[in-house]
Amino acid sequence: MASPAKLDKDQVLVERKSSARVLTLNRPKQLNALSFYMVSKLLEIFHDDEGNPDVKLIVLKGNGRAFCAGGDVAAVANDARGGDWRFGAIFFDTEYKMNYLMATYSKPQVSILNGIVMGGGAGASMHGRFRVVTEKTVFAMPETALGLFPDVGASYYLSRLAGFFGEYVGLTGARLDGAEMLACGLATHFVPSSKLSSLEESLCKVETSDPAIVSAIIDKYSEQPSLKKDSVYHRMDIINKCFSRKTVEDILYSLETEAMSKADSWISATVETLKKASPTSLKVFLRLIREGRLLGVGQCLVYEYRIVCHILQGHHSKDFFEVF
Ligand SMILES: CC(C)(COP(=O)(O)OP(=O)(O)OC[C@H]1O[C@@H](n2cnc3c(N)ncnc32)[C@H](O)[C@@H]1OP(=O)(O)O)[C@@H](O)C(=O)NCCC(=O)NCCSC(=O)/C=C/c1ccc(O)cc1
Repeated sequence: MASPAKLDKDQVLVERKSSARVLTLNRPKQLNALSFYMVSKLLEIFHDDEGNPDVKLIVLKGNGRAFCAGGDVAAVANDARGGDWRFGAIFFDTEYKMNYLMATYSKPQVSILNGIVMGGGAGASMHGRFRVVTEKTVFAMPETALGLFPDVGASYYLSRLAGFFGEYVGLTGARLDGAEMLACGLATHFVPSSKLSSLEESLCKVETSDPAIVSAIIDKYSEQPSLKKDSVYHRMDIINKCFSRKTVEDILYSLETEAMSKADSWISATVETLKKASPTSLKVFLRLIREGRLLGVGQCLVYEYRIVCHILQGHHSKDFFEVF
């Protein structure tokens, strides 16, 4: 039988293919949910490869039907029930450092998002230079339903989306597909999943860190997907109208006013989702994304870290402890 250390080691598969570092998140049964070992290992590898002139780019992907379904919520439940809040704080400290390193990295990171990308999985990919989606990609930041808030730098990268789409995505936890991610800028390329192995082969032949050259390679496999007829992207006017309001109460009031003037199941479902979420989480994230617009990624992560430590200690709300 494999020793526990060996099992941990297998959670991130590390390969060198010519000048490319290829990293595979490898907990497929848990949808590659991030353990403390995984965030520590990713931080260590990214750190080491930054100074390694033989590594020109990093490819990050997931084994199985997910890229990554977020932080390991099973482990969180153990910590939350009677554990020491500092274990959670150490997890987030390491994870946010990894997010920061990815956001400021000197070499291109190509994330292959061929499946579920949620919470911490978004943090491990959105800060990198290239985010490749497919027809199988499902993206969401589901934290407001869990008594947390969209973190891992979401107050930075969601606040950079056009209009108030970031507010919509972060507050409601709405799921986006690959075409929607490309349309709003969360993804840089759409590549059909059938072409991913050829794409990876080409990326592994790259001898440079020049993003223009890497981009041109991915372009060769890319397609322009069509948005579905019922895509939320066609609702940008109402999203901007309602989610630009100053407070969570105003956003809800504005959606409810819209619902009164037209029968639209999307509006009522959105209202219901917001009402089921943690009110504290909604307010925290709205404030964060509004302030995040004017901050750098490092400052956003520092704010998020301070807030998550309060949540772990149950200072302002116990919603997180009710869910886990
Ligand atoms: C919509 C999903 C992604 C897929 O649904 P599905 O296709 O019906 O698949 P399953 O739900 O059956 O999931 C397959 C298996 O993967 C497991 N899994 C699926 N996500 C996970 C997962 N994040 N973790 C740990 N097992 C999982 C899930 O429990 C299940 O295990 P098992 O019942 O043993 O087969 C669904 O799994 C889902 O909602 N997952 C949770 C997504 C989520 O909330 N992510 C966490 C965001 S919050 C966050 O990152 C914070 C972390 C945190 C960290 C440290 C702290 O101290 C405090 C907080």
